[in-house]
Amino acid sequence: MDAASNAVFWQEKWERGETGFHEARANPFLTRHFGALDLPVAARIFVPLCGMSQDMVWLAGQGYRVIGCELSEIAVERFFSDLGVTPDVVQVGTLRRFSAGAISIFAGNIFDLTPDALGPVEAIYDRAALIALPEDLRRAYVAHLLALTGSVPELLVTLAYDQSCLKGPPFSVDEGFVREAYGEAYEIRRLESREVEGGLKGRCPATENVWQFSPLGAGS
Ligand SMILES: C[S@@+](CC[C@H](N)C(=O)[O-])C[C@H]1O[C@@H](n2cnc3c(N)ncnc32)[C@H](O)[C@@H]1O
Repeated sequence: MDAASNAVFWQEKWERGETGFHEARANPFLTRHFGALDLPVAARIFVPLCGMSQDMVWLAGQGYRVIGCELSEIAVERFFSDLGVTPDVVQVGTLRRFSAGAISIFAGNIFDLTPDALGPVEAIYDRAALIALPEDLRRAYVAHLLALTGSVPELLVTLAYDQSCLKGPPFSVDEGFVREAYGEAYEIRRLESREVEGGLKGRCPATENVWQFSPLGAGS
């Protein structure tokens, strides 16, 4: 799937309200493990492909500043209206930035986001972003992410299963991919591994993995 078809696929998902990936509460892997990144107070956290995730609310509640990027304006508008706030909206290149309090979200394609528009960030949180993309786009995403942020600490949640069992998304991302794609920039540590109860979509045995990335050379 190319970048344009991927964008259409996700826009249509939001238009049809097919958002089974959305969680009503902050993700337990996030709340359990984000502290491992040991970030300064008020650090700026980038949340790529953020949907309308409650994880951003949790991060802001911890005192961080949050910058998301999400293709669908339906998701971004719903996120802020569910919070009961009216965001300021400014055009930034081809994207629109919605901001209220400690949370800003760029509505648009992440591949159109530039380092200048994003500004410096101290960390990345990726849940259901890397695994939302098919393999060719996934590689482009990793390269773009590194170009956007430099190698800053990251917490990544992945899912591994037999890809022949389901077409995806979510796509299976195994340890080999994680190490190959990120290993030149980061020291990689698995923090947790857990079977998906009842299998993925009730059908395929699957394991969720939580990874901590530390920039190579930092603190050593
Ligand atoms: C599986 S959802 C996960 C959303 C969120 N991370 C969560 O945990 O609920 C993947 C999201 O990525 C968005 N997305 C897909 N491709 C994108 C792109 N190229 N740029 C920005 N967002 C994109 C989709 O619209 C969708 O909301």
